[in-house]
Amino acid sequence: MAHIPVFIVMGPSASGKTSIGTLLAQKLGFPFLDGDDLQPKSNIEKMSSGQPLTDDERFPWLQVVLDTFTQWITPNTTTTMKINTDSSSLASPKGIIVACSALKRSYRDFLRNNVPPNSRAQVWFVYLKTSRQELEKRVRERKGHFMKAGMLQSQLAILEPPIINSSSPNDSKEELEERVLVVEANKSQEEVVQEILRNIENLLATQNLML
Ligand SMILES: Nc1ncnc2c1ncn2[C@@H]1O[C@H](COP(=O)(O)OP(=O)(O)O)[C@@H](O)[C@H]1O
Ligand SMILES: O=C(O)[C@H](O)[C@@H](O)[C@H](O)[C@H](O)COP(=O)(O)O
Repeated sequence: MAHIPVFIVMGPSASGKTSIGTLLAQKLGFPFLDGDDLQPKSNIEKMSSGQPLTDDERFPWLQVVLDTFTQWITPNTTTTMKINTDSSSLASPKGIIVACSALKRSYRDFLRNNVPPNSRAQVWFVYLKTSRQELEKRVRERKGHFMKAGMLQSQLAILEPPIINSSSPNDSKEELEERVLVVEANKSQEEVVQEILRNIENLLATQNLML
């Protein structure tokens, strides 16, 4: 049976997860789930006060993100979560776009490896590779967001960029991550989206995905 792709657009604060994820969802006609909309109030308050979250605060949130996109795909289940998406686009989606920072490998493994066996969802990550200088510029210019510029430092400190190619013969194979697209994101939003769409077309040629 063909898989239904869940493309998780990932990266640190201001890498463009929400903007690029929204555009990508529009182009593909997929529903869009913004992970930040599922953060508990306590997490938002903590980040708003300038403190990074701990793993203990992130994993329950990641579980809710996972449960939500799984419910969107698995027939005969309904989500009770209030999500800012057009409910009509949730009828038998051919794919889902999710925005979720997924900064550490362990967070990505959690999302990748805990999809229930009866679900057709197949998780892919789209890493928005953005320079520190560009991220700093964007957070400085972004107004009215709970995530203030000072939080970027902590996000970059814990970021474990996905490794998809072995650059040294000593790299252990276990370190390589499956199902990751890496996109240079220091470009205009339209260029970034076009690059992702080209990558997805290439995937279709090689993977058993239903689009
Ligand atoms: N490719 C881009 N080029 C320039 N500005 C961008 C780009 N992508 C996003 N932005 C801007 O950067 C800011 C952060 O984008 P956002 O989508 O909110 O990122 P994230 O969801 O990762 O925090 C926003 O003001 C957005 O308009
Ligand atoms: O794991 C985390 O620390 C959070 O997910 C964190 O990444 C946050 O939710 C967003 O980064 C803030 O919002 P933006 O990504 O939209 O800046």
